[in-house]
Amino acid sequence: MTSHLKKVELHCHLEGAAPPVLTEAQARKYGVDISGELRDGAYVWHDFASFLECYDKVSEVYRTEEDYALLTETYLDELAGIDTIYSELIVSPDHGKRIGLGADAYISGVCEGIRRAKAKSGIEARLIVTGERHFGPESVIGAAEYAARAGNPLITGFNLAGEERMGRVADYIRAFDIARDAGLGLTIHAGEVCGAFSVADALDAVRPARIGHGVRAIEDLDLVKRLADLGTVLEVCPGSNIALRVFPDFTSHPLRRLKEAGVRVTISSDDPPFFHTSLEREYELAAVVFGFTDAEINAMTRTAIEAAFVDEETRQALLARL
Ligand SMILES: Nc1ncnc2[nH]cnc12
Ligand SMILES: [Zn+2]
Repeated sequence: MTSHLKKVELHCHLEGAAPPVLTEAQARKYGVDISGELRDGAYVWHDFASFLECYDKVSEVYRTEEDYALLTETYLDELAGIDTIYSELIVSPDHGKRIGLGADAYISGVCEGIRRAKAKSGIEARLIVTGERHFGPESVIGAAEYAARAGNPLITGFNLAGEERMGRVADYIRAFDIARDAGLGLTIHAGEVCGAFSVADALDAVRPARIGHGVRAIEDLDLVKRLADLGTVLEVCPGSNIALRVFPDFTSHPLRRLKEAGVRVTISSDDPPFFHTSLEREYELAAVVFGFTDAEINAMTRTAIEAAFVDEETRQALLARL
């Protein structure tokens, strides 16, 4: 059991954490038929591309500032309920724009949700603005510019998510330069549906502090050594990787091999209900399936706090709570 352990999550997409029961209520509220995407209480997709389509369709029933406040509060309450002390949420102001809510109102709703959840449980949360690869470099630059000029103390990082097989990381360098110059923490999805080359590309082009997933680096042991030497933190999401068949089963998942090779690894849930998982289950998997001890799991949680995109005062306070 890991219920007694403090937890931290660095990699979770806000719309990807939408509980099916809440999405059903939202769809009814707006009179939207999402029976193609949500059936018998479960999201419906069959591969990475259809997962992204399902994700975007589900996101369409979250439309107002209050919808986003409720979604954020609901997920952070769930995390706080399993003794999570810190959460970074991946958010997409571009999505707020696309649905007509506007980026500012979208972010304002999310921040209200953070405020409500923190008032109840004390959970700390920060936001990572993400561009979506499949909307092209210009849209990702727009997301970086939004994050850079937001002047919002809760927005502390920039990410690139979406269809990893579209383009090369080099196409998105400008966006990461804008984010870096604004002092935002940099992380990027790589080494998930693309192989080790995508992790090497990310290191070469972006020099990120962290990588979302990165697990297919295991295909190139020189790259694994490079990650270990650089101290780049991998936001590993085992349940997501198995659900998307990045690896056939947990036995073949490289989390332990990466950790034992000296790579700094952390545990997250990515899009929990889409992948029939939760942060609670990811911590349980670490203990029961990967066989990590409490000390090893706490070390991964400590790594997550050390790599968190937060101010030093907050970091020290979180370390003291661990
Ligand atoms: N696992 C994932 N990979 C890339 N983009 C995503 N958007 C939401 N989840 C994602
Ligand atoms: Zn992700």
